[in-house]
Formats: sequence, C-alpha cells, structure tokens
Amino acid sequence: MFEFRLQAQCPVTGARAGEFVTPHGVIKTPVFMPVGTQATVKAMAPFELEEIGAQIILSNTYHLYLRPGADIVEEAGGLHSFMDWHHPILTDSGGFQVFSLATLNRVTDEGVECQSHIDGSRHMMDPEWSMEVQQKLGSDIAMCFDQCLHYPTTKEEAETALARTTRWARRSKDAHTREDQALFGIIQGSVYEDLRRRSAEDITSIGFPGYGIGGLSVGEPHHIMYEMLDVLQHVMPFDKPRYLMGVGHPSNLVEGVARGVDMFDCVLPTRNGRTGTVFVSTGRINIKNQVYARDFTPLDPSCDCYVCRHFTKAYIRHLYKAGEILAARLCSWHNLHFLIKLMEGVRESILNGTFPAFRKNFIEVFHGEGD
Ligand SMILES: CNc1nc2c(CCNCC3CCCC3)c3nc(N)[nH]c(=O)c3cc2[nH]1
Ligand SMILES: [Zn+2]
Repeated sequence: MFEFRLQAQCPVTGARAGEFVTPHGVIKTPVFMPVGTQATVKAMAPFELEEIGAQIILSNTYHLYLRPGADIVEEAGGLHSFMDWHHPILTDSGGFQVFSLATLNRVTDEGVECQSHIDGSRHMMDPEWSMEVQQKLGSDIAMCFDQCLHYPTTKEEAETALARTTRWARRSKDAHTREDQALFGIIQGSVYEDLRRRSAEDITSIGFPGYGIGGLSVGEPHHIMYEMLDVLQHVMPFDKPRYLMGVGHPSNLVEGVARGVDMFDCVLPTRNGRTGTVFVSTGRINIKNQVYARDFTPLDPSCDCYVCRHFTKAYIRHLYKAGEILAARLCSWHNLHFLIKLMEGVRESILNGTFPAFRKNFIEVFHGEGD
C-alpha cells in the first residue's frame, strides 16, 4: 500500500508517469485533483465527477472540523461514505487555511490560536489536532500541519517558518497512527533556493510516502515558482510522489510536470466555472461576453465533454445572464474535464516519449499565460 510505481521518465525533461496505490484505488500520475473543500466539488455530483474521469478529490480539515464537525463525518463512516465518493481522497491539513481564513489570535511553536471565520469560536490548531481530525475524516492521503507564508516574505521569516514546519512535521508523524492513510510531508522555504534545499532535506529525512511542495502559488511570479521546482526536482526522492499544492493554470500544470511534479490541485476550474471563465483549446474565454449571444457553437469545438456535445455558447451565456444554477454547473463540468483530459494527454505523451513536443505545442497555443 502507498507504493509509487514509476512507469516512464522523459529523457529530456523531469516529467514522469507513475501509479500511486491507495486503499481506494490506484492514482495514475500526473494527475489533476478537483477541490472539494466542504466535502463536495462545488455543483458537481460524484457520478458526474466519475464521468469526467476524476481519480481523486480533495477536502479540507479546517472547514470540515468547523462544519459539520469531524465527529459527524466519523459517525457517518468517514468522508467516503459521507459524500459517497469511493475513490481516493486527499485532505489538506488546515495549515494553509487557518492562516488564510481564520482570525489569528496567537501563532507560536505550540500551534495556532484562532477564531473561526464562520462563528468566531476560538480554537487551538496544531499538528496533533490536524492528525486527529484527518484520521477521523478517513482520507487516503493526509498532509502534515505546516506554516505556509504569504509572498513576499523576508528570508528571516521564511527561515523561522521553515524550522517550525519541520518541527510540526515531526509532531504530525508522531501523532499519526492510522495505517490505511498515507501522511505526506510538506516542503516550505518560500522563494529562497538554499531554504528550499534545507526544507527538502529536513522533511525527506523524517521520511514520508509522498511530499507536498508548499509555499508556492501564493502570488510569486511564475518564473520564481519554476526556479524553486528546478531546485527541488534534484533533491527530492525520485520514487515518491510530488504534489505541487494549489496549482494551477493549464500552462502551470504542463510546466510543473516538466519539472518532476506528479500531483496538482486548484480551485480554478470550479471557481472560474462559477464566474463564466472557461478553458478552451486556444486559451480562455468568458462566456458572459456579448460576442457569444448568437454563437451556436460549443464552448470548445475540440472538446468531447457532455457540455460541449449538448449545449452552445449562446445557451450557456443565456443561463448566466438569467442567473440560472445550471450555468455554473456546465462551465465547472467543462473546466474540470479540460484539466483532467489535459493531464491524461500529458501522461500519454510521457508514456509514448512525445512529452517535449506536447509541451512545446501546448505552450505555443496557450502562450504560457499561466497568470
Ligand atoms: C492556491 N495556492 C496555494 N494553495 C496552497 C495550499 C492549499 C492547497 N489546496 C488545498 C485544497 C483547497 C481546499 C481543499 C483542499 C497549501 N496547503 C498547505 N497545507 N501548505 C501550503 O504551503 C499550501 C500552499 C498553497 N498555495
Ligand atoms: Zn467541453
């Protein structure tokens, strides 16, 4: 269980194709993981996610602890039963969310004293708390409780947070007892190459079945994110999965794969879906634009998803203008399909040795906007 089988490596770039074995199924990598913060990928039912080809979805410790509460999910038999998703689930540790959502009262080496963004109730969140909650949720992959800093940050702040994250990773591992759940470490170090190396050495020396690359996609320019990945790909164990947290745009996924990343998550496909921004094979469009009022072609003529086979831009634009719920559902559906199919195409190109050409063609078409 939790072994990572490497199936192919690109001889020109750092790209690799593999399989990660979990109790709820084998994850074929590279993989895009839809985000389901509150035990639902917004506006999508599990059977629709299966139809789209989603292999694994994410949920969140911070949110589910606050509402409905970890005990209710545990009494339901865990997240898989509660939300009727019987494939792999990854839960984030709450480290990122507590710093970005809660009212922070005190942050010490012990943990984070905070107030809920929902009802202002006071809580102490720390590695032991995060492990207790994730073990109750019963995800297949849990994440260490870490401290993710915003961007920009001083090197001193980054160094302090890195050392704290290492201590918290040790405490997370000591408090993690569930055998049928993998615990991934998380590497920090902000945008400083030497700190990135140090964090990678610290976290990999503690030893985990997989590793998150944290502290990125927090506002830094993409070339800096890529520089950090260039450093990390040479200091992370090749036989363990690498999960770039919170990424990302189509071009960021392809460029991340080229630098040895195996797993990605991002709220964009569903968040953009709710605002009408749609990924298409030539870039992005916003379906609410007047230009689509009489456009009776699919969102993306080269897409074979349910939405593109049944509806036109004019119809979906009408749904948005009329405030219809179906608008968000259809665009989320197409966006998720787009990213999942993109990763399937990337994986196929690595397996058949054509990834460099795939990458070149994709970046030309998507002109690497990745913003
Ligand atoms: C968007 N950019 C970004 N996201 C980051 C995230 C969150 C990834 N997405 C998790 C899902 C969202 C809701 C359910 C789980 C990060 N998480 C952690 N623990 N540490 C990071 O450094 C960390 C860094 C991140 N950067
Ligand atoms: Zn489509």
